Amino acid sequence: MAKAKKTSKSKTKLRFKTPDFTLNNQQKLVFGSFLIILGILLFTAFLSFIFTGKADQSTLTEFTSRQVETKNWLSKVGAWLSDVFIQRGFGIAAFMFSGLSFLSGIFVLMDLNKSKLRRHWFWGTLIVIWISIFFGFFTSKNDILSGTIGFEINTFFQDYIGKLGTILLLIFCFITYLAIRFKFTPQRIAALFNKAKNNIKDDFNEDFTPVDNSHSEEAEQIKTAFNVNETNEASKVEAETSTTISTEKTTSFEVSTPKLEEETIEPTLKTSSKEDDDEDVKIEVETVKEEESETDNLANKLVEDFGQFDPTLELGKYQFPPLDLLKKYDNEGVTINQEELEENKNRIVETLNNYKIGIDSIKATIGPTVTLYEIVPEAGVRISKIKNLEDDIALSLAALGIRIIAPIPGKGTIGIEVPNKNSTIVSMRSVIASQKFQKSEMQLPIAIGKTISNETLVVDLAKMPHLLMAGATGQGKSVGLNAVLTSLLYKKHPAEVKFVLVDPKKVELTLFNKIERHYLAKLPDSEDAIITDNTKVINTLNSLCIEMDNRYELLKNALCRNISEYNAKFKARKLNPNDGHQFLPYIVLVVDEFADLIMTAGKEVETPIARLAQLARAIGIHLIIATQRPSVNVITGIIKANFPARIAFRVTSKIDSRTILDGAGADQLIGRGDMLYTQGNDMIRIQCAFVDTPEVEKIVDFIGSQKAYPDAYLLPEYVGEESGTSLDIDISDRDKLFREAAEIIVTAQQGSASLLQRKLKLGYNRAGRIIDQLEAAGIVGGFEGSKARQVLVPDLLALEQLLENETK
Ligand SMILES: Nc1ncnc2c1ncn2[C@@H]1O[C@H](COP(=O)(O)OP(=O)(O)OP(=O)(O)O)[C@@H](O)[C@H]1O
Repeated sequence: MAKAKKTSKSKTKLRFKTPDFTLNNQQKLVFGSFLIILGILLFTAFLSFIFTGKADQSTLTEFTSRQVETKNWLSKVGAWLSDVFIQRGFGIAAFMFSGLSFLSGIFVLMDLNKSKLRRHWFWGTLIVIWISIFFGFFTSKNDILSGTIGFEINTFFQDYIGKLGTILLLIFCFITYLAIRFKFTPQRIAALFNKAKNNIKDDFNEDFTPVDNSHSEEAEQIKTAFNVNETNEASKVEAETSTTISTEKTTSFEVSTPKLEEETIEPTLKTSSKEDDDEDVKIEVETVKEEESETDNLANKLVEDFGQFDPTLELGKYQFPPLDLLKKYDNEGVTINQEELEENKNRIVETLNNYKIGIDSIKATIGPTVTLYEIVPEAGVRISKIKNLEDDIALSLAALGIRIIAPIPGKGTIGIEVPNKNSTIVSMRSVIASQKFQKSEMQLPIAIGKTISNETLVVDLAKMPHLLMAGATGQGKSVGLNAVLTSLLYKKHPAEVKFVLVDPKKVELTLFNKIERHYLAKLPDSEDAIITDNTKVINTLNSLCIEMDNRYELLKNALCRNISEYNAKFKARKLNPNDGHQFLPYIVLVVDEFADLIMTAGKEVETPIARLAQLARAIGIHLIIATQRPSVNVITGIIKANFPARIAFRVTSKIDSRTILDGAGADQLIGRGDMLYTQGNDMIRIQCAFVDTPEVEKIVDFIGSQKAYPDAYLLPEYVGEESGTSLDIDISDRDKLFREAAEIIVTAQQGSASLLQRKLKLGYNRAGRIIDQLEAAGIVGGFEGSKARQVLVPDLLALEQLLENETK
């Protein structure tokens, strides 16, 4: 597996690197002129070899010695190169390499189309081989015409297919070359032949014979008709062949085909001259391609001059928290208790035997909190029978939290998970220090804990794309949330990720206040970044929805499908910040006690959450929702459908387990961070990494003490319905009870809608409307979240005056 992964990785690297091989202008000048000079040197050496090769032959064995004299115009190196390329290589055809090197230099210098250069090299090399074999055919010994390679290949062919076979093979190769390279077809050859014939005929007629016009016209007509048919067919056949040759050819051919067909009405001569134009059309197409890449070139130039855009530059000296801030525990690491293992094994075998279930083999895997006993039952034993014995096995092992997995997916065995008598702690330090986490190239890596086989599980929040956490109180939810946040703090720069933290309990996430200006996002007008007030949550969620819509607009304009594509493009300076483009950090919304939120705000919270859950994955907003009560009215269908990744800590009932995981199991966990994790299909039992409050405090202190951004990341402003200042409300449009309501409010000096509801026996909507009108009239102040509005008029007298002034 690991191997396979490695190779695929290296493959992608290779594929990734090729297009990235861009030279800056200085490098182009150096490399291009090097190739040109190399071409000239090779040509000189080869040319000289023709005259001096024989004389230098004897010196080649000792040419490294300085005293030896060589006749080659480029001295020893020239003699040696020529010997390698011509004598021992491809013979006279090796001249082609000097030409190719020269041509490559020109291509690099002039920044011409690379694919065209590749084509030249491909065909050039084939021609070199063909020529050397061709000359090899006519020489009886290894000489400079064919070189060793040509001579040897030729002898090889002649040994197997004889002289005739070899020459026929060479002719066949030549025809294939013409057909592929120059799109030769029998029809085209015939057309060319006809053209040549006509030319000769015309010349002859002009020079020697007085022409009978009627005859020649007739002949011309017949010829035209004949050739029209021919060209018609020719173009069709050509179209067919070229599609099977290569895609590049097809593109260029597709452009030229309709022209050929249009021109078929013209006589042959014109048609064939059009065919010659065919090459021009091809060149035009490629020029267009180069023009397309102009924008890329512009971006490349920017990258050359300024380097890739670095979002972390503003906090360039930011240091990630060191590992030492995390605590080391004494009881870390798995200890094997042989006695306990033996005991449990015997009890399992015994219990199963009591129910007449035979066992073939049993294997134990020791995890941090539970040990998995994998059983292979004897043939013919029903799986359901073992599954039904869950309680009996638990009883005989005198242990809580036994979970039976029958069968273990992908293995032909049945698993019985038995909690260890002495569980070990999985420290945050051990998972953060793990190679898996340190080397992970995920977008939002989370080291959540260790599996039953003691492997660190690192998951990508960006792939999940949202996470639902549930579990009864005191089972490790808050620790789990802290583990998630800590993982991200250890791996992501403040420029790359922002958190929106909702904490109705007010105590769990307050610590993170210290990193507000590094990592947190908030509404522009709010003081605290961590949201503890349920009414403010509604505004934040709606603001996130606006942020989502804005980001989608940016992605649409940038022609990107997701945030990573967008950010990559932005880093490569292909997006202009003047058009509103900017580097987009991931936003992780963490909501603790989601049930409480739903209870107090209901639909108003559920709707934006559902929208975000459905749409926000592509633009980098990810939700983590934690709840104590996983009942169906909290985790509704729509939320469940959009949260395929779920973590279940211990819950109290099977029903709760079903609500979270769509299956039993969470009720059989042992608590203290023991959890089940699913990302859609398999369920994995994991011991959550433990991070204590003092550790989190040290981390946030470390980060908080560093240079920060001037402010938290500001989310777009959201003007809620309630806070909508409808200051332009017309006096005549006021509610009939407006005056009465104003008096009540001023008397009570409390600007709340519920007061009006009670006193005037109004519905909420009408009371809310009146409050808006009172605000517009300047009697009460603006919306202040959960607090009542400020009353701006001190007493009834002042109110009287104010209303009178209005009507004047
Ligand atoms: N991964 C863990 N490893 C070891 N002990 C843990 C782990 N997670 C939680 N615990 C223990 O369980 C206690 C309660 O955990 P935590 O505060 O996270 O529970 P909770 O589910 O958030 O409870 P509540 O919903 O009431 O806030 C912790 O103080 C700790 O002692």
